[in-house]
Amino acid sequence: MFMTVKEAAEKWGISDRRVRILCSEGKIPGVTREGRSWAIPADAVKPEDGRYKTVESLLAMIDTKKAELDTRRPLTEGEVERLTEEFIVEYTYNSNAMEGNTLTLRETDMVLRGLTIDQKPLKDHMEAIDHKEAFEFVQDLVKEQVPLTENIIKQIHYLVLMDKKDDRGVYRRVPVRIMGAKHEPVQPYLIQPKMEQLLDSYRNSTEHVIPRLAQFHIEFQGIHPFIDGNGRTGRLLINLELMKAGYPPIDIKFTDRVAYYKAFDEYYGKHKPDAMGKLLAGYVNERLDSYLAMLKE
Ligand SMILES: Nc1ncnc2c1ncn2[C@@H]1O[C@H](COP(=O)(O)OP(=O)(O)OP(=O)(O)O)[C@@H](O)[C@H]1O
Repeated sequence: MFMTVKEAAEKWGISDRRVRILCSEGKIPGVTREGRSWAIPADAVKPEDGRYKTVESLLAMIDTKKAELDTRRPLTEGEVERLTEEFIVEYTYNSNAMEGNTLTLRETDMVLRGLTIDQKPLKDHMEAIDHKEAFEFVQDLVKEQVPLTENIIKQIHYLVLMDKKDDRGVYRRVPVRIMGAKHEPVQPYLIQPKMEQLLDSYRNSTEHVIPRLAQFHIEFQGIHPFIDGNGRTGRLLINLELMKAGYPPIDIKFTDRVAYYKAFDEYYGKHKPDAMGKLLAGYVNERLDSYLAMLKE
């Protein structure tokens, strides 16, 4: 007898996300992966607390899994296409939902197939289509191993905000605030120098790409270079760099948004950079697990 992630979460009084992490970190004996979900033995005991991994040990685990995956048979073109299509739908749904888009996962799928949802705003349709196109552009950049520059960031932003003619691909000229955040983005005249500085330190860092990206993402959002679309663009940049380094792209879930926002506050409020690194590493770890499960010898 098995229970689902949702059932285990209810039984143990923890979040679905926490259960998924415990599964993927091998903390629940007897757990097996079934397609996209986990089958947890019905009699499994809630793992002890205090087992939060350090970023370093998570990264070591990720790199072992990545190396293992590299030895498995490559996916066929058709398989890659199918998985990518599924990923784009979920990723577009989650990243846009986080910014107030009202399309559901199913509606996002329909819109990306060219259908119109009667009761939903045109803007929400456009945002879904724009996001898909921006991700496809990112995939092309990965193939060419294009280095991350201000110009590339602006090109990605241009596609994200395709339907907002005047604001796409240009830095903002007015101050902005991030709703609910303590941190105030930099003044417009500082955007350019801060972006240059950020890209320089990102390029010159010798740290593992995941914590390096966590730092980049936090600082990019802190600069908030665009009038709109910073969140979506920033999350596309994470995927550009992850894929260029040979990792699967990640999909920060709408349901995990509280943990995601908290990671910014941990950094800006308490100067703790680890939360975002752990969050990103957790997602990469999960994605590697699902690939490994798919490609069982
Ligand atoms: N406390 C915080 N400090 C810094 N950045 C944050 C904080 N909380 C959230 N963010 C980032 O800011 C983004 C939201 O910013 P904002 O509401 O200005 O959206 P936006 O610029 O319109 O872009 P998009 O619509 O794609 O997010 C979040 O997606 C997140 O990446």
